[in-house]
Amino acid sequence: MAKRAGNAGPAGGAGSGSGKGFVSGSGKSSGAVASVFRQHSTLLIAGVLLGLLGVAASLTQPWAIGKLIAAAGSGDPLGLPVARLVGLFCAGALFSSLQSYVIGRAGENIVHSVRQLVTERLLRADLTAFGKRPQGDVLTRAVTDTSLVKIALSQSLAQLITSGATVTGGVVLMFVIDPWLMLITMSCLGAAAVVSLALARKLRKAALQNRDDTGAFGSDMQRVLSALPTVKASRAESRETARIGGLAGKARRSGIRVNAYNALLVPSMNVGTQGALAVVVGVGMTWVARGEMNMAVLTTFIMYLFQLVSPLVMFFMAVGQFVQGRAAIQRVDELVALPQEGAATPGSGGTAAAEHPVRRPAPGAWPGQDPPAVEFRDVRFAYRRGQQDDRTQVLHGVSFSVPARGLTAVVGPSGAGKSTLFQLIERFYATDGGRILLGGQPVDALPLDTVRGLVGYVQQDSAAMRGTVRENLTYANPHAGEDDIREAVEMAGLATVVAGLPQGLDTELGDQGSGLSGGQRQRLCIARTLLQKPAVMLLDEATSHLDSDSERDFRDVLRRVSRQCAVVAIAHRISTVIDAEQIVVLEEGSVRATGAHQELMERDELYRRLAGSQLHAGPGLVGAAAGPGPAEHFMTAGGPPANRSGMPPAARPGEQTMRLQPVRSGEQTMRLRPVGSEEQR
Ligand SMILES: Nc1ncnc2c1ncn2[C@@H]1O[C@H](COP(=O)(O)OP(=O)(O)OP(=O)(O)O)[C@@H](O)[C@H]1O
Repeated sequence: MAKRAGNAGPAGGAGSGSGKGFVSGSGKSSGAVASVFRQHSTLLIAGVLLGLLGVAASLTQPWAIGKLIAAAGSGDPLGLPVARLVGLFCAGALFSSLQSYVIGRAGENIVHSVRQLVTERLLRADLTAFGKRPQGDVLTRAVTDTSLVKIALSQSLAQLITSGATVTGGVVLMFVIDPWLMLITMSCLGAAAVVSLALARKLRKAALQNRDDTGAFGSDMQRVLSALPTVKASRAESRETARIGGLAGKARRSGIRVNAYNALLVPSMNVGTQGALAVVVGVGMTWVARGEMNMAVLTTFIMYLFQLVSPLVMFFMAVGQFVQGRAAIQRVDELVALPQEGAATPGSGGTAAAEHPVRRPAPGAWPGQDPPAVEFRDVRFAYRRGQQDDRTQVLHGVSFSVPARGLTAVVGPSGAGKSTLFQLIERFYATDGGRILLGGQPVDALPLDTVRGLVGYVQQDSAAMRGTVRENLTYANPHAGEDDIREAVEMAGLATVVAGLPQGLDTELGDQGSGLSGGQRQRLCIARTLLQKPAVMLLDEATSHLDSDSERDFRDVLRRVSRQCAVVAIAHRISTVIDAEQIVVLEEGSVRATGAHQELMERDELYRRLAGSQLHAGPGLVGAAAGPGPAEHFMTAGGPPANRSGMPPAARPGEQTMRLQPVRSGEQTMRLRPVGSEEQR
């Protein structure tokens, strides 16, 4: 069931993990759209009032025509009746066009506010809850449904009021003219109205279903388009076309149902009015023939009935549009009701804070006496999956600390929970137990903007965006100056890449930064984070796309950056972090060892295995070993530790010692050869 949202945001902080606030179809309304509607009610009321003036002008027209007929019949001068009638026509036209402009404007204001609200709520949504929503459906709600909300809350609503007023005014006047004739008219119209209202109810259900079906189609389309190369490489085009075609077919069927009810709605009312007209003409003419009714009175009555036809039809069309719009309002309300992150934390979010990025504190500026930059104390965490919030326990009491300066590496097998540590520092999710301290303060007690200003995060899948290289670089620090940009670009080893781009920093990149290679995108993201000048820099596999030379350069960057702030790097390539001050070895969500490379090689079996396996895997360590530096070393495969002096340790009997060396001079890829193999040949 959807939670009530309102602008203040529903309960549930970051990673509250409830994730139940977003339901499809029959969810409760958050009332957010209604409150936006109230904000714009003044302009809407003005539009409706103008419409009512137009209604008054048009309701007076049959009376003025009656007067004109009467004047013509009695031979009176026709100037005044004609002028009065023309005046009423002009006034009707003027008020109606003014109404249409004002209502249209109010509608645009409403959709603008709704979209702003939706954007803000989506961007501040709790990741657990957001992750459960198909992105295509979210997009359909944010784009298409908000347009329907506009139509429902402006045009349809205004039409309902003005047509309703015209019908009511007409009915009252017709009662005054001849109550009996009006009763006959009402009986025909009443029967048609009952049928139309029943159809409107069915239309609403069908419209809701159609919105959901269209959302499902959009979701699947988005899924395949975002992975188009994979679809092609897997030769899945036909399968996907059939699958998405099935969803399009479902949307078509519910769309046809909507159309059918819509198609019945207006004619059912038309039949009612036409039937009423036939009966009125028959009965009225009989009364006129018997001398029981004046011809001018009958003409006026029939004029009103004619005038009623169009507003009645418009009224029921507006009912149709409005009920479809209500389905969209419900879907937008559900989107707005998404649980928000950090709702419980003071100062979380807020555009003002985003405008003024938090800067890295000067050395010693942390509150307290040089506390660790980050500290995990017995942290436990489980991801929630699916609508049932099934838990996947990932961290089981993790404790370690990261000094305020220097490089800390996190290594461990795939799935050990390394990236999860970073997501928790960033407060993308809340812990289930234990504490994370940032600069000595519990991370969940700090405003979210402060946390994310102090922590720079280079994600595993480098997140470049459509836009210029410069826009990508300054994304986390829009006020960065040219000198800072140049320095960050150089530090991240991107200077030659930028120099080679057609428009340098102003070169446009495509979606997800296409136009740059994977490694270049990764360096772009590193430069972006450097520009943020964080107090803690988190690098999740930041070197996975870098070639060996770039990786070696990057190690120098790491060294330089880690003199200024704490750097925590997740690395599968041991060579990247071999000279880290501290290496944390994570296994199945628990810290199994902490220490420097040498120490861990001596005492931790898993670390030794990870480091050893890289000798076989090659490129990272091999490349690193090609140049001078701490990674230039020898290592026994899966055996005793390497030393950092470059001297091979003594091999135990039966153990094969490996040395890193190029196979042929000038060959790009370097391979491993057992020590002495060439000599033996
Ligand atoms: N959003 C998520 N929802 C549910 N489970 C998740 C989510 N993200 C990760 N997991 C699970 O949590 C565990 C740890 O994932 P994590 O990404 O932290 O591992 P990792 O050590 O960084 O792995 P790798 O080295 O392969 O990147 C994995 O079992 C993964 O399946």
